[in-house]
Amino acid sequence: MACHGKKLLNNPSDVVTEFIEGLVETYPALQRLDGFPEVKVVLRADVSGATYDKVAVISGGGSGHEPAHAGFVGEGMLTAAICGDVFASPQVDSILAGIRAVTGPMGCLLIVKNYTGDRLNFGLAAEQAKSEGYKVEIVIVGDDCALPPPRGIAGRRGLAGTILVHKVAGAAAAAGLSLAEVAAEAKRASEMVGTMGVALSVCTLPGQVTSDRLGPGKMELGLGIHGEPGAVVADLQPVDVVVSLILKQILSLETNYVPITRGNRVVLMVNGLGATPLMELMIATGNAVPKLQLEHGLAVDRVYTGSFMTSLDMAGFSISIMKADQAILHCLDAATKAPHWPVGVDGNHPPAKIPIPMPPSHSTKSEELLSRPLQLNQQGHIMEVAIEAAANAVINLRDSLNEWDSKVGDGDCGSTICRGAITILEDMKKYYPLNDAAETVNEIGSSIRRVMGGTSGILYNIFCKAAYAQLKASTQSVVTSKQWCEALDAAVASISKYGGASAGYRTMLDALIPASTVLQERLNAGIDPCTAFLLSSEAALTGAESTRHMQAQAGRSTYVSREILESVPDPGAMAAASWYRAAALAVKDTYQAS
Ligand SMILES: Nc1ncnc2c1ncn2[C@@H]1O[C@H](COP(=O)(O)OP(=O)(O)O)[C@@H](O)[C@H]1O
Ligand SMILES: O=C(CO)COP(=O)(O)O
Ligand SMILES: [Mg+2]
Ligand SMILES: [Mn+2]
Repeated sequence: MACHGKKLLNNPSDVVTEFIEGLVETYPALQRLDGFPEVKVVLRADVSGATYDKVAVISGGGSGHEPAHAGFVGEGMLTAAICGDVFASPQVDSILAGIRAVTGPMGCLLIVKNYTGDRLNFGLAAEQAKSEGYKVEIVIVGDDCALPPPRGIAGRRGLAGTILVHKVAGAAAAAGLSLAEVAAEAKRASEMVGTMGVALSVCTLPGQVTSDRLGPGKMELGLGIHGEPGAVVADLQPVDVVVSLILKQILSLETNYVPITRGNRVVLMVNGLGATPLMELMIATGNAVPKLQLEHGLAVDRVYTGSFMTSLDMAGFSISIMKADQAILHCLDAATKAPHWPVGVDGNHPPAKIPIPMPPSHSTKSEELLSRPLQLNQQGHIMEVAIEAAANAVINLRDSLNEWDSKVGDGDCGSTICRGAITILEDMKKYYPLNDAAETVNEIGSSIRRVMGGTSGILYNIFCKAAYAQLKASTQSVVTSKQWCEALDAAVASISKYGGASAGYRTMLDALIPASTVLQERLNAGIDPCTAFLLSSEAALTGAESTRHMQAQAGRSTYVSREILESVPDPGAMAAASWYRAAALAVKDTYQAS
């Protein structure tokens, strides 16, 4: 029977902010970036972008993997870490704030774990930063060795090996190398490391129920760091056997994930996932080193044992093996003040305030647009009821979305989308120019961009911006149903363009593409807009339900077995169908009432 996980925290939605408060109290050399509450960036207190004379090394991603990544901020390692919500990549504005805060003329390197949300959010932030004149390079880390080369576009997951890449990049930057050289060192390191884990329990997200997916006496090999299912569930074995299985998989010549062969020199990292005693980690290490030497014929030059990249309170560990050469060892041995790197910790610089000008939380509108209460015309009223219905639909669906996402993803889809919906309702009352449909859609995108991380956040941000660009092209003040249809079509196309998925990939597109297609067909057939909207929402629901029978080719679900996928629909598709359907019903009711 699943029950709420006991956690020592206040409000689950404040865990990241409060974690950072504790971290910067503990390590005065770290500082939280000033800015809006939604910006959760930890940076070196002694660095200010304008004058920083080295390459800034920035990483980040979803929280819940502490000490990664903020615990690795310090001279000789990361310059800043961008913290998303738990298991949700940070949104573009947070990443941009971090880049602006620490990047000087030498530029910055973004080290990104290979997750769709991280790739897209950091990717878009990098493009924006470049447009502002910053030199930016990105290195994506996908060191997972547990799964066969994945289907579709998601690629191998980024796991604890990322920490070793941080250290190599940080040392290269501290040595004064150029951005191109630091990026090359980091990329080379990322291609030389492989990781695989074993779990005895599934992590519990703050405020959520504890999953009982892994029964007593069971272990899961090849898990991810977001509680998503791994490669195989088996009876628990002695750690000696488990370590042999993991080393064999990482060093497999079939998958050939890491260029390591007998006679090579390697570095070993045994990484606790959050709830495994140090004693058990050391036992795993004590088993791994002789196996690497005697069974695999490798020289083990460095060993790091501890909890570096966790998955909240997951019991288990991951093993990372990195091929070592003199350059790699020199970087790993280089001094650092990053508090959670396992050797040479120091750092008591007096904190220096770094006030960073934050972008306004919403585009500064002229007074009349913000004057409240707004006198709504018919279009404004329709916008208001449609947005309200859509937002409340996904808020009410939050727990189901999280439950579905906990089976096929990382359990946060509902929380991520709900966070956006609540913000949209609040912002709408404060300043949405509802009589101007195009600008309202743009403001919805800005609300999402400000508070929603993860894959959903970035994709809905892109969705709104594409719809806005389409709507803004028209000069009429009242948007016609044909223009709405064209805007939806453009928005759907933008998700496909940036996210790389298409129909049948088991994503939100499997709700939105049918909706867009049917809306266009029905309008072209001369059916009235309300009925066309309703019929297209039925197509969205059907499309979302049909995702149960699809093989995932994008996002986290590509790592999950077919039988698990068939047990639930795609959460993103269900969320899209839900808000779309609610909006269609609200518009119909409003027209009927008028
Ligand atoms: N490449 C993609 N294109 C479109 N939608 C995607 C893509 N990858 C994932 N998704 C959608 O995102 C949903 C998961 O959202 P979210 O939980 O925010 O992602 P994550 O936790 O992986 O960042 C999936 O159910 C799917 O509908
Ligand atoms: O925890 C995460 C990896 O940093 C979050 O990644 P997603 O936003 O893609 O779920
Ligand atoms: Mg997530
Ligand atoms: Mn998720």
